Amino acid sequence: MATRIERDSMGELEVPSEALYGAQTQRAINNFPVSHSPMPSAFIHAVARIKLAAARANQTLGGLDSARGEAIQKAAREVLTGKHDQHFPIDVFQTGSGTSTNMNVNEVLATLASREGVEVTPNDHVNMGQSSNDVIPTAIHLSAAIAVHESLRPALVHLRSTIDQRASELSHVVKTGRTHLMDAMPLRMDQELGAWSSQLGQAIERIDSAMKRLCRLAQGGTAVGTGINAPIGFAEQVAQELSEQTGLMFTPNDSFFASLSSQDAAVELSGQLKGLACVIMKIANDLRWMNSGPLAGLGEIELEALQPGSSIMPGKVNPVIPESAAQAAAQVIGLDSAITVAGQSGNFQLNVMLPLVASNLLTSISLMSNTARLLADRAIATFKVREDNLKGPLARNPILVTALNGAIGYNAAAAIAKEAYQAGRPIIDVAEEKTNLDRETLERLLDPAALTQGGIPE
Ligand SMILES: O=C(O)C[C@H](O)C(=O)O
Repeated sequence: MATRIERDSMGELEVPSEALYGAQTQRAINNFPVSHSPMPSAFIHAVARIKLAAARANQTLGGLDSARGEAIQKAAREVLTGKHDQHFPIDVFQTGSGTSTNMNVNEVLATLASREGVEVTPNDHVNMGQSSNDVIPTAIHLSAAIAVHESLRPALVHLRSTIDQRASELSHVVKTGRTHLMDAMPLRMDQELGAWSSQLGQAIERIDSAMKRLCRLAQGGTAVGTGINAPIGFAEQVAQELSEQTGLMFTPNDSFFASLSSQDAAVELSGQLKGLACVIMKIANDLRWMNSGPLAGLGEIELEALQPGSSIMPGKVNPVIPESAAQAAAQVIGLDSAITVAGQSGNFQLNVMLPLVASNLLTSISLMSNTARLLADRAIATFKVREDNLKGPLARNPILVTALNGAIGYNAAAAIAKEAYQAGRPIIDVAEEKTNLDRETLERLLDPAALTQGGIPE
C-alpha cells in the first residue's frame, strides 16, 4: 500500500496515501485492532454536525476567520453526505473519551477544508473551543436523538397503527384466552392485539420522555466542564445551530460537569429501549405460538410464508420474522447491560466508556426501528386467522364454566368442568344435566362472545 508521512505532537508515522485522516487517526488504528467494528456512521455524522455548528459559532464569537470557518462548514457538509465514511475506521473499543474519533473527524475535516486553499489544522481550527470531553457526549445525545426522531418513533407508530388496523378488522373473532399457557376464559382478537398496541403506546411515551433529557447537551463544557477555552455564548449558539440543523430543540445542560462525567440520559434511553424490547419479544412470542402447527400446534393464525423453512424437511415454513424480532430484542437487552456498566464509569470529571455507549445505543435504536417495520409489514399486516381452528376448542373449553360461578358456586362449576374435560363433551351439555339451569339460560351464560365483555354474566 502506498503511504505518506504524517506528523503529530508525538512525531512522524506512515498513513495510507489516499487517507483523508492524519497521524492521530493512524495511531488509533494501530493501537485498537479490537472488534474491527468502526464507530457507526450516524455517530461520525453527529460529530460532523457539531463541528459545523462549532465553526459557525467560532466565526461569530471565537475569532475564527470566515475563510477557515466556511471551509470547515463545507467539509462537514461533505462528510454528512456519507461519501467519506470509509475515512473513519477507528474501532469502537478505543480510548474511553472517544478522543481518537474526535481527532479522526478533526483530521478529515482539516484535510477537506485545506483543499479550499486555506490552511486549516485539526486542533487549532476544527477543534476550536471544544474538547473530546464535550464533543463526544454531545454526539451521543445528538446521534441518538436524531435516530429516535427520524427512524425509531416513525417505525413504532407504524407498527402500532398496523396492529390497530388488524385489531379493528378482527374484532368479531373470539378465541380461547390463555394464562400460564393453559386454556382460560375467552377474549376477542381485538382485545389481544389491543394489549400489544397499548404496550407500544406506553413504550413510545417512555421514549418521548427520555428524549427531553437527551436534548440537553454537553457542548460548551470543554475539558472538565468549566468551559475553559470556549467563548462566552458558545454553548448556546452551538445548541441553537444543532436545533436548526435537525428540527429538534437542543439546549445546553444545566451542569456541564454532570454532562461530561455521566451518561444518565443514555442509560435512561437504553432502559426504555430494553422495555420496548420486552414488548417486541412478547408480540413475537405470541405470534409464533399462535402460528404454531400447522397441524399439531395451536394453528390460530397463519403467518405469510416468506422462505422455505428447512434445508432437510420439504414444505416446512417457519415464523422467521418473529424469530428475527426476538433475537433483535435479546440483543437490545444485552446491549443495555453493557450501557448500564458504562453508565457507572464516570471517574471524577469524565465518563470513560463513551464510545461503547454511542455504539450500543445506536445499534439498539436501529435494531428496534428495523424490527418494528418488519413485524408490521411482514407479520402483522399479512397473517391470516384460521377461524375454524379457533371455534372448536372455544366451544369445548371447560373453563367457560367460570361464568356459572355466580349461579351454582365454584365447587359445583369445577365438577362440571372436570367431567366435561374428561368426557370431551361440550360444557353446556354437562351443565344442563348437572344443574337446574335451562338450556336457554345456559346458552346465554356460556356464550363466549358475551363473556368477552366483562362484568357479571346474567
Ligand atoms: O481529548 C480531549 O479533548 C480530552 C481528553 O479526553 C482528556 O481528558 O484527556
